[in-house]
Amino acid sequence: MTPPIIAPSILAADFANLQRDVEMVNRSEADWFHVDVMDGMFVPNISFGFPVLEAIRRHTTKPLDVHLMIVQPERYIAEFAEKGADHITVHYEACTHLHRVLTQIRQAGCQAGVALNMQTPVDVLADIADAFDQVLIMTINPGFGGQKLLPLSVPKVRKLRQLLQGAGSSALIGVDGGMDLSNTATLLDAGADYVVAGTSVFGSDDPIAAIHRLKSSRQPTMA
Ligand SMILES: O=C(CO)[C@@H](O)[C@H](O)COP(=O)(O)O
Ligand SMILES: [Fe+2]
Repeated sequence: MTPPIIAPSILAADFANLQRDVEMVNRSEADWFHVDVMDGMFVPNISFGFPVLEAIRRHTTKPLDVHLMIVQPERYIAEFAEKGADHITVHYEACTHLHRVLTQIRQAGCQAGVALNMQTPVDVLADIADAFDQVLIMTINPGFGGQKLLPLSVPKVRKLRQLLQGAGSSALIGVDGGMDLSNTATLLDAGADYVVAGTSVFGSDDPIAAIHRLKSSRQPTMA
């Protein structure tokens, strides 16, 4: 049974103690570091940009999984790659020419990811299934941490898994928003490969143990 990929989201960290929190993630079983960039246009919130990304890069030993919640992300792909992103995920809803943007991400030397908001059907990816390395299913409406997972996400992940299998794609499926121990096994069972978790990790009294529990949460399948 392959354990899931766990990507703690820095959005829920204590920014006054960023180095401490980054080093905690380094010591944990987390696989990636999820970095949410918000522009106040695509989503109704502003988070942070290049200086914070560079600061995390200086201290982390984990790949940086950058989630761009910004309009026209093609303007900034090269710079995010240069500043240390390993994976760059853009929103389907923010890209007029999604295929071109995904190609741009790969050409910049990064894994190319596409995120889908709740209302966007997975079928929009069917014709370009060889153009991305990961798909991020938003399990909340993006813009803020600390929200509750929307249950519609479960059949959506299942449908995406079928679509990718049918297309012969080995792209990873991620889930982002409201992920905690109460729902992770269900989403993994539906077909998710990676789990982004902010509040349930950084809001815990023992974040390293919380990451361990998420990492161990795949339910054994009954024989
Ligand atoms: O992209 C986003 C929010 O838009 C996420 O990555 C959040 O940072 C997840 O936080 P929690 O829901 O786990 O608190
Ligand atoms: Fe995110």
